[in-house]
Parts: sequence; structure tokens; C-alpha cells
Amino acid sequence: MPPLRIAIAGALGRMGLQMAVAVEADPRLALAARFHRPGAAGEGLVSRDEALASADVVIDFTTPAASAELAEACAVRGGLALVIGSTGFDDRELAAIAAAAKTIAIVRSGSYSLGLNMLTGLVEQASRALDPGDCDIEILEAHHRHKVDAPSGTALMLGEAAAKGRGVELEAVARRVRDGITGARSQGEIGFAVVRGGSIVGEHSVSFLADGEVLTLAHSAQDRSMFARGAIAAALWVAGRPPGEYDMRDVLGFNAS
Ligand SMILES: NC(=O)C1=CN([C@@H]2O[C@H](COP(=O)(O)OP(=O)(O)OC[C@H]3O[C@@H](n4cnc5c(N)ncnc54)[C@H](OP(=O)(O)O)[C@@H]3O)[C@@H](O)[C@H]2O)C=CC1
Ligand SMILES: O=C(O)C1=N[C@H](C(=O)O)C[C@H](O)C1
Repeated sequence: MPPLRIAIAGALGRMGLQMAVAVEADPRLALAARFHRPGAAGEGLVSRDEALASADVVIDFTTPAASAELAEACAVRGGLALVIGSTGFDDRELAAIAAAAKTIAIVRSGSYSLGLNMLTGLVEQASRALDPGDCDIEILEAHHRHKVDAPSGTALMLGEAAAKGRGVELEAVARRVRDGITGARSQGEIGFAVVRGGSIVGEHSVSFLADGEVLTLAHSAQDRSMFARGAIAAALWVAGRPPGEYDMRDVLGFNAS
């Protein structure tokens, strides 16, 4: 079988650089193109149009706006699939990606880590078992000083899993900011706390806090190459799939009944 042709968006970014190394090291793949912002200078970079013309799958770790625009461009072109790793989307950008996924296959996940995607299942299970009347849920995440969105995409995935376990919408119960005289904690809320600094790759924990005991489920990302390997697994899985929006739990087979 010929190698799968991969184009990398945001090629000069932290994840874009990791992706190039991981793709070049994988004999199942060919690094077909690397592209960045229009007009960006860098060795071996091509334009987005050239990149899309040469790829079976585009892997994208950029920004929400750039990913939404890229999804539209891929859908217009057709004949290729997209793996999106960017985080921090607003509703309009998510709608643009969902619209593109009517024409092409797209995998989008806030985390391409295997362990983290396993953790979402454990969080959902614990949340289902523990009564909100007795047990409070708090999510803590920590990342490097360059990260621009908060809470992280992963923290929001964990929040979604916790809310699903309780049979509620995250939007209705999320407490994303606390400052000043906040009043006592409301029963059932799911709280988020954020640390930014240094070079932390990604730390996430979900605590279930009851009277007299605390259960904490946690994940620690130690190296970005692990995200790149997950994105490659997603690219190999999504190539040739029917149009639709998929996530990493689909790739890993965790959503199969
Ligand atoms: N899902 C997952 O497993 C993971 C997700 N992420 C997410 O991936 C994203 C990128 O992270 P990271 O690599 O650390 O961030 P970086 O800022 O290092 O990289 C993003 C790059 O995208 C570039 N870019 C911006 N606009 C465009 C465009 N229109 N076309 C092409 N490139 C563009 C930026 O260029 P410039 O520098 O010029 O602005 C930047 O170099 C973030 O949203 C992060 O949260 C990160 C790790 C794992
Ligand atoms: O920006 C990062 O670095 C990361 N972003 C993702 C997120 O928002 O969850 C994944 C990972 O934690 C690293």
C-alpha cells in the first residue's frame, strides 16, 4: 500500500514541528507538505492550496479561526480528510467545522492522548456513581506560559464527561470563574481552575470531593510527541472514511457499543 500523504498546517508551531518529526519517522506515511500562515517564510513551506492538492489527510494544530477556515477550504476541495487538534473554539467556528464535516471526514479532539481519552470514560463512570448531593466535582488544569485558551480543550472534555455521567448539560452547571465574594458553592456545579506557567506540557485532574474524602483522577502529559502519535493514529483511521465529525474516542474504538 502506498504511504498516506500528510500535510501539516501550522508547521512552524510547537505541535506543527512535533508533527513533522513524527510523520517523517513513520513508514506508513509520507510528509507531502508543510504550510503556515499565508506569506510565512520558512524552509520547505508551501501555500495552503498546494498543500491541500498534495495530501490525503491534513493535520492541523493552529488556532480556532485558522482551523475553521481550513475545514471550509478542505470541504470545498474534497477528496481529503482533516485531523484538528486546535482548542478554544467558539460556537460559530464549531458550526463551520460541523458544516464542513457534511462533505469530508473530520476528526477533532481537544486531546490526542490515549491515556486522557481513557480518563474521560473513568470520569463519566465515577460521576454517574457519585450523588451530586454528596459529592462536588472540580477540574484543575495546568499548562505552559504560552497557552492562549482557558480552560483547556482537555479540561472541557473532562467537564463534558462529568456532566454526561450526571445526565446534565455542562453549559448549565459549569463554573468557569470564581473571584471575590462568590457565595457558597452551588450544589451540582462543575468547577474549573487554571494554572499557567513555565513549560508544563499538560496536567489535568478531576476531583470528586465528599465529606471526609476526596477521589482524584489525573493525567499528566510529559512530552508533546505523544499528541503527535495520537494525531497520526487519527489520520490513519480517518483516511477514506465517510463524511462526518469524529473524535479520538471513535479512533480508539471507545465509542463502539
Ligand atoms: N488536541 C491535542 O492533543 C493538542 C492540542 N493542542 C492545541 O493545538 C493548538 C496549537 O498549539 P501549539 O502548537 O502549542 O501552539 P503554537 O502557537 O506553537 O502553534 C500554532 C501555530 O499556528 C500558526 N497559525 C496561526 N494561524 C495560522 C493559519 N491561518 N495558517 C497556518 N498556521 C497558522 C501560528 O502562527 P504564528 O506563530 O504566526 O501565530 C502558530 O505557529 C492550540 O490550540 C493547542 O491548545 C496542543 C497540543 C495537543
Ligand atoms: O496548548 C497546549 O499545549 C495543549 N492544549 C490542549 C488542550 O487545550 O487541552 C491539549 C494539551 O493539554 C496541550
